[in-house]
Amino acid sequence: MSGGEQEQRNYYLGVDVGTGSVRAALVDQCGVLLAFADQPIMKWEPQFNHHEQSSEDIWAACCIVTKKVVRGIDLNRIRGLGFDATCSLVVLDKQFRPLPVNHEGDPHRNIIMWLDHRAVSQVQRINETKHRVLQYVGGVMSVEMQAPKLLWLKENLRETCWDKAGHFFDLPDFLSWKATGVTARSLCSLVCKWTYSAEKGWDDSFWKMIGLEDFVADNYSKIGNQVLPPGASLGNGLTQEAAKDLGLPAGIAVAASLIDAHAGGLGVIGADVKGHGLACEGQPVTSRLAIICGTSSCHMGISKDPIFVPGVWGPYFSAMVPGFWLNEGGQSVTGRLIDHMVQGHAAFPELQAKATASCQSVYAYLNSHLDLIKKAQSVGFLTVDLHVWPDFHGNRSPLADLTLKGMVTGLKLSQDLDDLAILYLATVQAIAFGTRFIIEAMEAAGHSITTLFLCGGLSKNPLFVQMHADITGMPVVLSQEVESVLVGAAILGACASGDFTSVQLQTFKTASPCQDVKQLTNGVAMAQVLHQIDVAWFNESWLSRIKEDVGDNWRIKVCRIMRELDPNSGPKFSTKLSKNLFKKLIYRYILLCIV
Ligand SMILES: Nc1ncnc2c1ncn2[C@@H]1O[C@H](COP(=O)(O)OP(=O)(O)O)[C@@H](O)[C@H]1O
Ligand SMILES: O=C(CO)[C@H](O)[C@H](O)COP(=O)(O)O
Repeated sequence: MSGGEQEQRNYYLGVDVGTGSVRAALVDQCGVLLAFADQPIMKWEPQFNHHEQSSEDIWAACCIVTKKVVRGIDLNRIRGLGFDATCSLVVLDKQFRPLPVNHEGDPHRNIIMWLDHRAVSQVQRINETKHRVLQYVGGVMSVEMQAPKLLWLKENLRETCWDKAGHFFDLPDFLSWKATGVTARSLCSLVCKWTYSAEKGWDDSFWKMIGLEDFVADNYSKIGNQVLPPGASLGNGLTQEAAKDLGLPAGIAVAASLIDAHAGGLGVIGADVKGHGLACEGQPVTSRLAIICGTSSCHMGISKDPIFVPGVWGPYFSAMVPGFWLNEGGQSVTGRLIDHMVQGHAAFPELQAKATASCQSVYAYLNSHLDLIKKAQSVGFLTVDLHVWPDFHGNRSPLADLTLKGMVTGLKLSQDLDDLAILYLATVQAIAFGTRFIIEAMEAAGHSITTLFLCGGLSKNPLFVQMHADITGMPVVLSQEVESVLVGAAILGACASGDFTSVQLQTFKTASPCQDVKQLTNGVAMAQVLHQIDVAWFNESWLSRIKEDVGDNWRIKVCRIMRELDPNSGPKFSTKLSKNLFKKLIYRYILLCIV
């Protein structure tokens, strides 16, 4: 493109605050990403299940990446700025200064992160109320939402934090306030994490019932009494002070923000799939499921009418795509779990050395190592004797049980690189089975999903993507623009600028052409078998179906599984867990028998 043509371009900025880093992108009016930068952010884990961050550190990182992506361009052509972030809780005092959320009194650490599980007793009491707002979070409130964390602060840090607090923000709202000085909250954050209803507003009786009547008394001024749809323009745009911090001209339009998963959903769910022969091409957008997979995975499905899915968050009205209800399934640790399993293995130093020597990431190295050891087999079958249950940080969906833990069965004494590679594969498969489990719950409640759209850091891992296609039996679409979460954030800025009338899917007409579709490989056989077993399971005649499918050996195989799960000879499992692990193990053994 010539310099002259470039002058005509309008630019939009997207800033995405993930769990581990802040990213920024400069995007043009066609949704093409022109520049990208990222910057790690600090995290503290002062005790088990307490996870904290610093809003000042995060803002500083936002400034670094924004300055980088606008380097060398005509700043006057930047029309709008949008933020998305994790749904962490930011606490500020009445003068907007950071307040400590920890016993140490360190005010620098003023964010309780989304994955923090300190408020277990508080969330149990909230769930015991069976208040009507709980219907809109899948029937059970998650410890990762804001109400239990607020109650924890009141009960544990009354003098040092609660009494001094002037403002509690969801992180995406903190960022838009920091940029504009406007304390209005995004409908997305309040509906999804704070029990606000798009139709009815706050429910006073809920806050009174859980012991946080303070918010009602001051008309919700500390948690938000002005609510705007994502993409709405805030105040007079970027303030002088924020403009100086970010290296931008003052007055640029700034949008009401989105939670990161929702920005990713907006970035991919409308992808143009023409020419790939996908069923969803001729189907409504409600047949698509966006999965945003980074530290965690979030499964975003939309519908015209509200659908209540037990254990799956929502239904939330207009929280992602205006006019549609959203259900959000999730797995609290996915990327983090894979990193944990790989980095904690005895062969990790060897892996690192070999990956470095071959100029590859550890994951690229592991993927090619699996290709080597699988020989003529399909890679999926390397794990017939090794199984991972992935709920190392509880189960977000669809069991909605924070007490669940992870486990591995089938370990041997050897700990070489092959073992590490197979453990890594079993972990990826376990996560994909978790996705399948969530899709089953959504479909049982009324969703009709045919195609998956993946984005986030894990979507850059071909094995992760392929296992999702194989295990769910659905094609997986990857957008041409891999940084789809940032495209979603930039869509917000484009909407706030007034250049586009809404954040509806057509905002950037060419924003997300489909780049690649992972169809099933040998997983066709696998998926079909799994489907049969599933049908059998839900018909409660699973044993006879297994017998039919597997033939004479079925009793030996099933007995082997039963022995593994015998509560007298192994660890004790909760009923739910053993049922699901059992089902999963049966899948694997049946596969072994049939193939
Ligand atoms: N190219 C890649 N191959 C495999 N895994 C990747 C790749 N890039 C990122 N990841 C994984 O994705 C996760 C981080 O995803 P990201 O979207 O950056 O997370 P977050 O938004 O939570 O900060 C990490 O677990 C990381 O190991
Ligand atoms: O709860 C969520 C969205 O509703 C996300 O899991 C949370 O915000 C963390 O996201 P990420 O894994 O991308 O860092």
